[in-house]
Parts: sequence; structure tokens; C-alpha cells
Amino acid sequence: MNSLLESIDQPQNLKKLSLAQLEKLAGEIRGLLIHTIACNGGHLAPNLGVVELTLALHKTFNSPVDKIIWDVGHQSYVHKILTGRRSRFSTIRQWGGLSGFPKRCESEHDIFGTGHSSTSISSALGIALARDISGDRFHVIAVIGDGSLTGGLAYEALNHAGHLGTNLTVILNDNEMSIAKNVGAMSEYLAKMRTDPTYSRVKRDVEILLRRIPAIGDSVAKTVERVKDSLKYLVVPGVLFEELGFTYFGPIDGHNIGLLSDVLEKTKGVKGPVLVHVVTRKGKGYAPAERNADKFHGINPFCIETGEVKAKGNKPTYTQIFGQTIVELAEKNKDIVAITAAMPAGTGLKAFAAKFPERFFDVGIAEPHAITMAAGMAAMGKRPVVAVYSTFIQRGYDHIIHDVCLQKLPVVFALDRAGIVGEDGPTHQGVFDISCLRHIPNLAIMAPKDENELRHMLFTATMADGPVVIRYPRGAGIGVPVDEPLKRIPFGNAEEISQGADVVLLAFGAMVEPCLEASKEMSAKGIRAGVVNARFVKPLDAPMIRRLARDTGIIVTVEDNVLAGGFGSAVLEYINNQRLAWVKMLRLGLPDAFVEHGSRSQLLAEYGLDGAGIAKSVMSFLQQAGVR
Ligand SMILES: Cc1ncc(C[n+]2csc(CCOP(=O)(O)OP(=O)(O)O)c2C)c(N)n1
Ligand SMILES: CC(=O)[C@@H](O)[C@H](O)COP(=O)(O)O
Ligand SMILES: [Mg+2]
Repeated sequence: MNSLLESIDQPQNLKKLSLAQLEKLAGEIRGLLIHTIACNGGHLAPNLGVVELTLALHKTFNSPVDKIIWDVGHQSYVHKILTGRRSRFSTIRQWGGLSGFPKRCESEHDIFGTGHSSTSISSALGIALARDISGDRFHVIAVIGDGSLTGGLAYEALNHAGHLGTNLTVILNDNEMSIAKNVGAMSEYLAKMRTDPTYSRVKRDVEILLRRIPAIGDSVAKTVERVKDSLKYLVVPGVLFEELGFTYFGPIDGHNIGLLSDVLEKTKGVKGPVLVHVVTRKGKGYAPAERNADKFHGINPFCIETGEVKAKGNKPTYTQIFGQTIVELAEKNKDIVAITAAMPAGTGLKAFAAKFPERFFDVGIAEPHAITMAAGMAAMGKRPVVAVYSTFIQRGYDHIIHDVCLQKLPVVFALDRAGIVGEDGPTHQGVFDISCLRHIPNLAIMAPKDENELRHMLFTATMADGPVVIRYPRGAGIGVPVDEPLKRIPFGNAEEISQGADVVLLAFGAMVEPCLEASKEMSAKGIRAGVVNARFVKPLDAPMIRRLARDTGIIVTVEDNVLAGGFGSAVLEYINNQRLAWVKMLRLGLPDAFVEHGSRSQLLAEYGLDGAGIAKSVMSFLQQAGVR
């Protein structure tokens, strides 16, 4: 049978396809998604769920004149395949290849860059308002998932859009899932709309009532016809959205291309904002992903036949060690509570949730709320641990300052995925947290050099009398044994791992290991490089830095954070404040540029932050400084 997919490289090619052909195309797209993601890893289940929706959108609307905006953007693969990027699809999420998220520089069809959730309605409203000001005429469509609708920003935008009344279509892709099962009162409301028979009864009653309205003159008759037509898709409980000023259509089967296209076509004629509630199945068409949508939300390379992830070694991840340790600590300390913003598995909190359900809170994709709620709990004597990815803590900046640190409340921030995360790319790299946080008074920042140190740091943090951040990287630890009992690490206490007469590498967290490799490599060339594990970005170990300044006088700081405002800057500020003017200093870290997607090891090498790269930079610095 001929492949339809090969003949489709622009969305206008879809317009002439019959329903049967579109359905065949949907099957071919699913095949391509499964085969590609099995090799590259990526967001499989979300994309399998939106195949028909994406086809219907591109069949009905005229991209890029009409603007389709994807919330989070992890479900934009089908959109990419249909908008001129099919032939490069095999490169998705790889170094130099297609991004796993919409990217304005990648295609004119990628209207707005995303990666973090709940931005689509705001950006779509902005685009719609710009259109209105310019007197242009095109459709603006935001596609947002039920999970992303738990984010506060989405409600701010709905509130504003409903008030303004400009033309805008919001597609709510409801699959009952965030990454994990979706949470919250809105999620329950959507579930009622999908399943409660009273709502269907109300819909039927309204239809009967309408049929009884006597037609008085042409215009009334036409109006009734139009309303009746719309009622095919209207369910009264959408009243919440209606009250916000939206015309509500739904719930609609999101895998029925004909129905979807029909409804989307109808939205074009509606004045003001419209919300189309589409019900889809996450993972649709691939049994392992349908059965386990959470695991297949974002998956590493896997075997198609079994759905098993290809083995990646047997060292425990930092996430696993965090998850085990927090359970251990909570067994002894009843005040410990754990909070996640929609990422119980990603942050390692599933075991905690199972063991202490009354002390576990999934707030939805609501990082700012998670932080302020934690502050409230801490004000009442609890010991909240907010487990969140480094990149998503950016959402909570003011909350950390205003609600936590200003009041010196003992909240622990467990920042997973700190540093370079890899294939998710610039929206997800955890490379700003130190610069974002280190200037906030009362806040301590630690980073473990290995998984064993993570355990002691977590214990230390839960005993502290103020807020503490612990940042650790994505993926496996070093594979060191863990020791008992857990012990408190004195605040601001660095660890001198090895001494070196020529130069000292002062690093923390995931950068300690490559510094040890670099030191070994340099030692083979006769350069004696010591390595110090700073452990704390704040407070710095001032006596240690003074000693290093005195003994060696050449300090190289190494960090997986941007250099601007990072750890090296902190050391430099200290050296300047102390007038240690003779110290020669080199700062290694990430430049003032966004770090693109690629594997973590590729990116570390690219930015000179692997052992070989560090050794190379240090040796060239020593040469320039006239030391070697
Ligand atoms: C601010 C922010 N926090 C957390 C995430 C991680 N995240 C990515 S997708 C997702 C779930 C989104 O659910 P939904 O919008 O319903 O999309 P689905 O995957 O179900 O299609 C989460 C929590 C994120 N991208 N942005
Ligand atoms: C789209 C998104 O934000 C998440 O799905 C993220 O990609 C998860 O990253 P991890 O794979 O590191 O958990
Ligand atoms: Mg969802």
C-alpha cells in the first residue's frame, strides 16, 4: 500500500484528503512516532494522543497564517511532521537536530516557543490582541492539556480573555492525565462533564425545549436553527467556561477526525472566545503506552515489542536516592511533608506518597503555589520539602524571596535536574538556579558531589533553622556506597579532596567528578592540581578560600550553571572583598547563551565541562599566566 505520509509535507496537502485517507494517515503517523521515539527517546504518549486532533487542526485552519500554539509543546511532534519537518523527524531531540518543542527559529509554523506549561492562552491572547490592533484577520488557537490547565497562569489568561471578548479558540485536550494522573477540583469538574449522565440529560432537555420554541419570523427561526446546530456539541456544564465569557463546545471525541473538523469549522463563525473540550486517550494506538501513560509520557529509548526501556546501567539515580532518603527521614520526623508540582515520579516522591499519603501533596503544575503553601506549613512548624526540577523553580522566584526567605522559614527545596539535562534543551536546562537564588538573604545552597553526600545534605537541610536549596543533576549517581548513620554537614564547610601545589580546582555537585578526572589527566603531564568540593555555594567556606589563596594563589572554579552570577562570581566577589589581589582566577561554567538540546555528555564536552575539557582550559590558563 502506498504511503500517504510521504506525500504530505505541508498542511495544505491535507485539505484534499478524504476522511478515510486522513484516518490512514493517522495510522502512519503513529508508526513514525513509535519507531522514532523508540530510538531517540521523547514524549511518546502525549503525541500519540493528539494525532487526530493535529490532523483536524491542520485540515481546518490555515497554518501559519492561522496561529496554532501548543501548551508545553511536548505534544507538537505531529504538528512538526505535518509542517515540513517529516524528513528530519529522525533527528528529533538530538544534537543539531529538530527540537522536541516548538521553536520559532525552526519553522514559521512554530508560532510561540514553549517547554514550560500553561503559557498558551496568555500568548495566544497576546497574538489575538496584536492582530486586532493591526486590523488583521486570522484565527488564533491555543491547545492546552488538562494538566496544564492546573497552572495559575492559564486562569489569569482565561479571566482576561473572557473579559475582553476577542476572537480566540482554546482547545482543551483532556486525557485525565498530567504526567501522572491529573489532580485538582478542575480535573474533577472535567471528569463530571465527561461521565455524569445528568449532563447528557440536561443537554437533551435543552434540545427538546428548543424544538418547542415557536418560530416567529425568519431571523428567530435562523437563530434557533443555529443554536440547535451548536447544541449538537454543547453540554450545559461547560457553564463554568460560559460564565467566564467563552462559548463552550464539548465534550468531543478527540479521535474522531470528522467530528473534530466539523466542530473546529463551526468555531470559526463564533464571535468572542471559544473553548472546545476534546477528550483523548494518552498513548492511543500503542498498547504499552495506553496501559502506562505515565511511564510513556517522556520515555528513554525502548524496545517496541515489549515496551521495556533499554538498560542504562545499574547505578542508582540521584532521584532514586532522594526518594529513598526522604522516606527514611520522614519515618523518624513526623513533621516532614513533601510537595510536588505534578511530578511525583520525576522527582522520586512516589514511595513517599504511598507511605505517607496524608503528608504528601501534588498541587498540579503550580510551582508558585507549592512554594507559598510550603511556607504556610513551615510557619506552623512543619518541615516541607518541595521537590521540583531546577528549571521549574524559576516560576517561584518571588515566592522564595517574599514568602520563604524574608521570613526565614525552614523550607527545603530539592532541585532535581540541576545543570545540563540534555535532550529537552534550552527550556529545561537547569543552569540558572544558582544565579537566580544565591543573592537571596537567609537562603543556603548546597550541591552533593555524589549520591551519598545527597543523603547527608538532605538530612542536614531538614534540620536547618532556615530555608535550604539542594541541587543535584539528572541521571545516575557516581555509584558510591552510601554510609550510615546520616550526619549533619556543618554549614559552609567545604571538603578538600586532594592538594595541589600548582592550582586548585574548586567545584561542587556534579562538577567534582570531572575535576578529579581533569586533575588525574594533568598529573600525568606533571601538573599538580588539587580538588576541593565546595559543597556549599552559599555560605562559602571563607577560611578555605583564604587558605587556598595563600597556599596556591591560583584558583579555578567549575560549575554547571551560567557564569553570570554563579558560583565563580561568588568566589570572585569574596576574593575582591577580602582584597586577595594576588589570586589568579579562572571561572569555568556556561556562557551567556542558551544551551541547546543534545545528550548530557555531548553538551558537557561541547562546553568544556567534562574532564578533558576542564584539563585543557586549566593547562592553557596556567600557560597564559606564565605558571607552566
Ligand atoms: C512549569 C512546568 N512545570 C512542570 C512541567 C513538567 N510537565 C511537562 S508536561 C506535564 C504534564 C502536562 O499535562 P497535560 O497538559 O495534560 O498534557 P498531556 O501530556 O496530558 O498531553 C508536566 C507536569 C512543565 N513543563 N512546566
Ligand atoms: C515536557 C516536560 O517538561 C517533561 O515531560 C520533562 O521533559 C520531563 O523531563 P525528565 O525526562 O527529565 O523527567
Ligand atoms: Mg493531559
